[in-house]
Amino acid sequence: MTDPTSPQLPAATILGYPRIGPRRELKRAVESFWAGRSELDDLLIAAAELRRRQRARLIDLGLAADDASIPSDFSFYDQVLDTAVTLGAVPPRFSHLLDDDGALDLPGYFTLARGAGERPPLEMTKWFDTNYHYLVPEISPRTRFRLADDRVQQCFLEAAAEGVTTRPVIVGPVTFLLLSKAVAEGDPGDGAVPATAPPEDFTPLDRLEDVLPAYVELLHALAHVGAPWVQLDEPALAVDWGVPRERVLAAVERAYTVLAAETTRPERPALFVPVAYGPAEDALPILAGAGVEAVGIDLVRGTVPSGEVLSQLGDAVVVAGAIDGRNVWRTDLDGALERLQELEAGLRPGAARDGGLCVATSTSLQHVPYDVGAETTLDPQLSSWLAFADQKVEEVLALATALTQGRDAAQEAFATAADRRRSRLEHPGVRRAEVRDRVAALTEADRRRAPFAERAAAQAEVLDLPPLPTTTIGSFPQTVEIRRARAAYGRGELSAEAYTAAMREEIARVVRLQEELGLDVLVHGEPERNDMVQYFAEHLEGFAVTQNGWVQSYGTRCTRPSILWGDVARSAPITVEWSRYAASLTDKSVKGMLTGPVTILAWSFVRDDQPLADTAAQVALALRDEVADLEAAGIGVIQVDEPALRELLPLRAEHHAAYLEWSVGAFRLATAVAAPATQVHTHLCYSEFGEVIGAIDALDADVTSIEAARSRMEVLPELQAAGFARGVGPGVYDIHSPRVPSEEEVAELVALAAESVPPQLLWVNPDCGLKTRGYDEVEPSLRHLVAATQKVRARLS
Ligand SMILES: CN1c2c(nc(N)[nH]c2=O)NC[C@@H]1CNc1ccc(C(=O)N[C@@H](CCC(=O)N[C@@H](CCC(=O)N[C@@H](CCC(=O)O)C(=O)O)C(=O)O)C(=O)O)cc1
Ligand SMILES: N[C@@H](CCS)C(=O)O
Ligand SMILES: [Zn+2]
Repeated sequence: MTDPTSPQLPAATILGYPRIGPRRELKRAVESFWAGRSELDDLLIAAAELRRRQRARLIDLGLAADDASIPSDFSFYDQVLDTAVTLGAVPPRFSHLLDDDGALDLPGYFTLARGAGERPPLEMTKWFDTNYHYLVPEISPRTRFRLADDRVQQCFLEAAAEGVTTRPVIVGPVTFLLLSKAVAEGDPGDGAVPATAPPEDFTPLDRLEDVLPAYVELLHALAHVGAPWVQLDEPALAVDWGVPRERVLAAVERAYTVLAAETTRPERPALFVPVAYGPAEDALPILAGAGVEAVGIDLVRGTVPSGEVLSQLGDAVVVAGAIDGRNVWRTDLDGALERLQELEAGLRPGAARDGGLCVATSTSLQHVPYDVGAETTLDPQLSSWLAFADQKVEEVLALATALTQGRDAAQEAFATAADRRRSRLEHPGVRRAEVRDRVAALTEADRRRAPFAERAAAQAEVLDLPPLPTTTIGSFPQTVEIRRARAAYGRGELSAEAYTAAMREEIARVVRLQEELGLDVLVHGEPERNDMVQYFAEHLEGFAVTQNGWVQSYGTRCTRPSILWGDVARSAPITVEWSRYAASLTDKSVKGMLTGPVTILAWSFVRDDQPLADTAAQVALALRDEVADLEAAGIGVIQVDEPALRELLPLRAEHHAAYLEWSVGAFRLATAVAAPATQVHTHLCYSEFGEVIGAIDALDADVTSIEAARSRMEVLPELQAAGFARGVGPGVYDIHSPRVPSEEEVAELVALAAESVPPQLLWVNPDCGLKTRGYDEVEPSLRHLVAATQKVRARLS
């Protein structure tokens, strides 16, 4: 039995819910505030309204209003930033934004995310193996932690005033520190990122003892406002870090002993600690032993924990993440119920009925769109296979009903699930013989190009490039006019001819601008692409795209992940005409621009009925045809972007080798059709690449452009150490910030790069595409980039 003094967790809950608004209301409200088109109060009112509607929707769907089953997990930008701000972990360069109590207002909060003037924002990086990005807290040996913000309590009170008892959610202490970056002690208020490195043996986890009192303060404050439960997310426990596992587990034990055992109820809420994004069996008994009231496990990425582990969980409630928070397929409810029953048997009979076992999503639902019902243009059969956030809430409830009252009590939901599953399996587009035969006939030779030296010589002859060639990563600013034209085209208000003409005009403008700037390898600017993955999905068979299926990628930026539901094939060339047109306007080389197979998979919702490796090979073959067609159209430089290569790297090291083999193999399959004289580029960004350096080399691209500006070329010595000896273009212009880098700054970065990369292999380019920037930033930045390169070239010659 569970501890009778604990409040019961409900039989069904979710770990989190999307927050951008079903029609991206939060994005619009925040961006309007940033642009000065609305006041802070307007933004606060819009956000409160969104939270109110979210609670009402979840209650409508069947979650209870009074038992903490509804998470209170709103964020204006990012949940890790929220945690840092709550704990007072604001880097010294932003301390001028703090008020006398050490609190940050909302404009100050946004400044940490976006930077201001010479003060760069917090770094942004991937949230586990998802397409969500969080802001990396900076922790120094001196960071002062305390409860510095009351937004968590305020959100609870806001709901309580409406009669809804929510469950506040915050990142737990061990994950918070593991996700943070070690920095040197900064001089408060000096405006600079600490130039010196942190002490060599310092890691943020060293600060555990210091951060715990701030969490204790938060727990007390939550108890004070009447919160019965709090959710402390500890997803980092599912990941291998550079820290020995014993150290991580010792930190878990210490943290939760302080929070659970030494801080007793009712001075704190009951603690629910989910470990999402993968299994972490070794952490569960430690959490339970420390006295947390509930632990959450990921039953989708993980399996039912062993009997030995379950027997060590004592009185802790087990919250089973049985519904996938990361894909959009209806759940096999019978399969999920079986796993839950196995789990219950391992715990004790009746555990679900007496509150010892609850059903939940495997992760927050922030990674999926709101509602399949909002899609009006999807094929109805495909729609019937899908579950977005709202449908997943219903699935959680159906499983909880079946588990506590028997399957018959949820008979209709189970019958529908089985029926939709059958319809999916039987659809002719799901397995196409011609696609499968082509994959089956592949050999290693299809993935191999001529040796690099031979290719480099052939390319030098045809391309005639100066030393340190300058280029950009592909996209130019997606202006309001471009997006409007596409929206009008989508609504049928602009004809296909007029739309094409508008995009061609934009391409011509971008080509002229690049010529005027003096760039060496030009791009067409990608105006015709709504998104670098969705665009390809719209042109490939086996994919569907949504109208309203927005998912937050970072801050106010969203994507509509495509749905890869069947076997993939290309029925016609996709990019060739745009590239051919751009090339016709200039004597310089124009890079063809494709998104690679791994990135297309990573940023889509992929089918779950076959290994990713098989799906990747199908996408790679479709791209291979596109590479061949670009080459045949006279495009001599082709870039295949793989920014998500690192993202899909499994969280556990034991699965790395298999992943890297198929992912690298897919890229090579897509590109190895190119003749030696065709220069293949790839581009990587948004990640730390240390763990995949070997794979970057194995991609065998002739030129690799890679994000490097913010980290000041950190990746180059790693590449050098790994023996990487092909072209490399480290980013010298941080496109994530509105700042225009000066010519001197860029020259300094180019010179820094030249210390690690031989000049004949070095390219100069921005960190990533320019689509999120405006021309007022891009033009001067590129002008500085070209001028700086010319200076460094002169020095080198
Ligand atoms: C490189 N990145 C990408 C990731 N994932 C992707 N799938 N794509 C990526 O590019 N992951 C890692 C990073 C994440 N970075 C970003 C960067 C930028 C964005 C972004 O800008 N998203 C846009 C939406 C882009 C888009 O789909 N645009 C469409 C629709 C535009 C639109 O909103 N239209 C309006 C009407 C327009 C009008 O009338 O003015 C509407 O529908 O209401 C298009 O261009 O057609 C964003 O707005 O957030 C995302 C990830
Ligand atoms: N070619 C793309 C890559 C982004 S990662 C762009 O320039 O936007
Ligand atoms: Zn990029």
